[in-house]
Amino acid sequence: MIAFVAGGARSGKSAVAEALAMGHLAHQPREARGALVYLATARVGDDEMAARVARHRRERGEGWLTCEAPLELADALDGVKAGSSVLLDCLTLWAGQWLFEAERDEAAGRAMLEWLITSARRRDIALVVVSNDLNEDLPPRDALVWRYLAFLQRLHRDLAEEADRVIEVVAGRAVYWKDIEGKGIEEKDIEGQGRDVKGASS
Ligand SMILES: Nc1nc2c(ncn2[C@@H]2O[C@H](COP(=O)(O)OP(=O)(O)OP(=O)(O)O)[C@@H](O)[C@H]2O)c(=O)[nH]1
Repeated sequence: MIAFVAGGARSGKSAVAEALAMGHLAHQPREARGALVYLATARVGDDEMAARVARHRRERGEGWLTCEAPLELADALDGVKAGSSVLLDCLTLWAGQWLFEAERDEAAGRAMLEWLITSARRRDIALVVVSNDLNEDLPPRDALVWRYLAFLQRLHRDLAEEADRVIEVVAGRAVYWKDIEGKGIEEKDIEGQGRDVKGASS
């Protein structure tokens, strides 16, 4: 299962994505069940970010393996057991790091995403990808910002095309734009986690 979860900052998209990843794993037969993996792309650069990361770790709770991969997502996925559920959070940061820190190009970035999806499907890994929708009405004047936004939107479209589920989180509500299996988020999957998530089909 490949899912794309988009939404604005603090929209609640992490909680929705966590519920999806956990729910998927819980429904796998015990003998085929891998690990629950949080693949973080953020670099912890300052105290504010460190505090946010600590809060996220607390809220995720036990049961998650955390893997930090600011650039090399393919290598990180290679290290994950077949049958796992992987939450990649988030594509937004990764895209910027890929273009401006690693100085790699758009084609290689799209190839990396395609490889992730193919590899996840081949190894029965559920991949839930989180991203911020940073779209603007008009192209920005700054050429670098424009290059970044165009790349991110291209990745979003590639991902949406391939994904089984495309979800937009608005004010903590999950709105489905695509749901091939027609399952939605099962409320029982998120019970007891203290996170406020409502799944709604559009
Ligand atoms: N390096 C690292 N980053 C983490 C970890 N846990 C979470 N993050 C990062 O935290 C970021 C998400 O946190 P926020 O920025 O607070 O979330 P948000 O997207 O604004 O808000 P929501 O919509 O509520 O998820 C993602 O970029 C993650 O990569 C971790 O354990 N290690």
